[in-house]
Amino acid sequence: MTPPDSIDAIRGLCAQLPDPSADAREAAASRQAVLTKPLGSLGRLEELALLLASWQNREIPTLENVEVLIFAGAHGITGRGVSAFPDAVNAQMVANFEAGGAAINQLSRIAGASLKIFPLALDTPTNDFTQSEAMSEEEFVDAVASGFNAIGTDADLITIGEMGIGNTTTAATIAAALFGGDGASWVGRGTGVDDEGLRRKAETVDAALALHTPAIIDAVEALRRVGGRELAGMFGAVLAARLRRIPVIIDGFVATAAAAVLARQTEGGLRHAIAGHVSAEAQHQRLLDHLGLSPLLDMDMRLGEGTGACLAINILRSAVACHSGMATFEEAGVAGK
Ligand SMILES: Cc1cc2ncn([C@H]3O[C@H](COP(=O)(O)O)[C@@H](O)[C@H]3O)c2cc1C
Ligand SMILES: O=C(O)c1cccnc1
Repeated sequence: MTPPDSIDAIRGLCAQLPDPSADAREAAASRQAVLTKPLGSLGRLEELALLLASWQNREIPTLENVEVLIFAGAHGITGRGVSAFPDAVNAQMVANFEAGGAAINQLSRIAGASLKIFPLALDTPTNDFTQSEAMSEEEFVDAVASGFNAIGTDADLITIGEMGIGNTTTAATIAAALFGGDGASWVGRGTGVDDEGLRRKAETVDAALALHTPAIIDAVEALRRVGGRELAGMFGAVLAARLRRIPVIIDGFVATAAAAVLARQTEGGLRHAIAGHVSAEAQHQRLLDHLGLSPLLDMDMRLGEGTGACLAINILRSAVACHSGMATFEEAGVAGK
């Protein structure tokens, strides 16, 4: 799919999102109704099977090409003391992903998914968005395009995740811009800042809102002004997936803030998305509540990298295994109601 080449092209794509297949959903629901279990007894596994079927447009969905996408970016706001770790960790962790040593390497292998890493201009941090726009239009469009280019031709499910020191502050700023509330109400401890660090995070969010709010004409503009490249990349992937009717699993606070842009830009924009988990990052549950998303897992994880989303792939595989592998009452000779 050709990536958008301007911010208005991005807006145009957001305005023409396809719907899932009602016929495929219906066929999958009919199948669920005759499998050897009381209807509804597999709870959310049944709903997940229907969601995958409706987006993949087939009665029996497949998970043969699951892609775990990680976008990495560097943030100008780190100069304000908002993270417990230095910027150098970004490139070091990208090297670690490539060497197979990170948490996401282990989890994606167990989930039977292919891991793809997209470092986005790690040597050129975005501008400090308390002083100016985080990204020029060109930089922003490039980052969104990286999300379009990230998804392989055969992908049947993707997960989104990120690496970017300072990005829990960026995510809190986007959340405040999209849903209201001040900095203190949205920030959390991220990699583990102390009380002083938490105050600096809240001040950073508030300074950004004071500077940009009048010019934030829509959610896409919020992402350009107070976002970061890896968030724009995740947003691009979520948008491209929707346009191609590929379901998406969202990760933690940072990934959810990026995905939220599509929901705020276009009503129903995240109908193809599943919240993989609720992160221990302070305001993630609140963000999910705003989006009407109910997380599959609550494992007290707060890493990012797509780890919570990746763990949830195993649940989707379980949903598909039951949906495709179970016998019907007739096939098994089991008496019905
Ligand atoms: C070694 C290491 C690995 C990580 N993997 C993900 N993150 C996570 O922590 C960062 C956000 O937290 P903050 O806003 O406090 O900087 C992001 O890079 C995120 O992906 C990591 C952080 C560290 C230090
Ligand atoms: O929930 C997240 O996305 C998160 C939490 C802490 C650090 N990095 C990411």
